[in-house]
Amino acid sequence: MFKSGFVSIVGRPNVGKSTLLNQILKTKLAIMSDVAQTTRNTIQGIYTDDEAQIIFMDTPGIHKPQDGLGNFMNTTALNSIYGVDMVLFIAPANETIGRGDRFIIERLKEADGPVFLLLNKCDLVSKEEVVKKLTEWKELFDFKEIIPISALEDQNVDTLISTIKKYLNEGMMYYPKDQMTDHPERFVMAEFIREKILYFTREEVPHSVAIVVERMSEQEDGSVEVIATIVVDRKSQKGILIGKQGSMIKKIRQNAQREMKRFLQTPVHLELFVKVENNWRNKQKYLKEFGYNEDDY
Ligand SMILES: Nc1nc2c(ncn2[C@@H]2O[C@H](COP(=O)(O)OP(=O)(O)OP(=O)(O)O)[C@@H](O)[C@H]2O)c(=O)[nH]1
Repeated sequence: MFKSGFVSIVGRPNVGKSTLLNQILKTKLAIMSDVAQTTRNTIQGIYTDDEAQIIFMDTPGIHKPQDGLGNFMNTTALNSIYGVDMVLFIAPANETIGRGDRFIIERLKEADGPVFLLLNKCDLVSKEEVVKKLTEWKELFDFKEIIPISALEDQNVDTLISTIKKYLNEGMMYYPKDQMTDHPERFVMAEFIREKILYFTREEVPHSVAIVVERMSEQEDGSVEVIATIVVDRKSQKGILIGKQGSMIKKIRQNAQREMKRFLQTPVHLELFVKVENNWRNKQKYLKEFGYNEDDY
C-alpha cells in the first residue's frame, strides 16, 4: 500500500526548519522552494521512497520574520497548519520556551491532523536537558509524537520519516518519483481529477482517459479557477462519466475541487468538460497536445 500526504513544518525563525528539510531531502529527490509556488503555500520539498511520498508544505510568511512577535506571527503566517495531514512543530532544545513558541502552540490547537514535536539541536545539550525540555513541552500541548532530533547532525531523522509514514493514509503519488513536469501544479490538478474518475467509476472507465488542464488562473479574490477537459476515446465512456442527469460528473467535480482547495489552500472553482476523441492514444498530435512525451513513461 502506497501512502502519501501533506505535512507542514512550523516553528519560530532559526529553529532549523530549512536544515531539517535539507537533511530529509539530501539523498532523495529535492524539489526546493519556488518550483511549485502558489499564491499562498509553497511546496518546499517532496520526499519519495518506495513506500510513501511526503510533500512538505510551507507558508512563505513564516519564513520572513519581521521585528516583533506580532509581526512575524501574523495570522497568515500559520495558515499552513490547515488542510494538511500532519504538522511538525520544531523547537530548539537549547533555548527556553518563549512567547513565540507559546503563540504557535495556541494556534496548533486548530491544526488539521496530528501534531508532532521535534525537539531540534539536541546535539547541543545533554541528555538530561533533553528529557527536561520534553517534560516541559508535554505540559503545554498534547503532541501525538515527540521526537528529539539533530537536523544538522542527522540524528533521528530516519525515525522521524518512519513515524510520519505510520500516520499517513494510503494515497497516490502526486509527483513523479524522480522527475518534475514543466507545470507541476497543472499536473497535480489533473491527477486529482484522474483519481476521482478512477475512484467513482471503478473499472467502467479505463485508465486511458486523458485530462487536459486548459486553464488555471487566479481570480481577484484570491480564488483559483481551474478548467479541465476529460478526454475519452469512446462515446459510451462519456455517458458513464457524465452519469444520470450529470450526477457522476458532479461527484467527480466536487471531490476533485475539494482536493484542489486543500492543496492550494484557497477556494477553487473547477469546471469540467468531457470530450470524445476516437482513439486519441494513437494520434501523435494529441499525445503532444496533452503534454505526454515518452520520458513520462
Ligand atoms: N547545532 C545545531 N545547529 C542547527 C541544527 N539545526 C539547525 N541548526 C542551525 O541553526 C541555524 C538556523 O537553521 P535554519 O535551518 O536556517 O533555521 P530555519 O528555521 O529554517 O530558519 P528561518 O529560515 O529563519 O525560518 C543554522 O545556523 C543551522 O546550522 C541542529 O540540529 N544542531
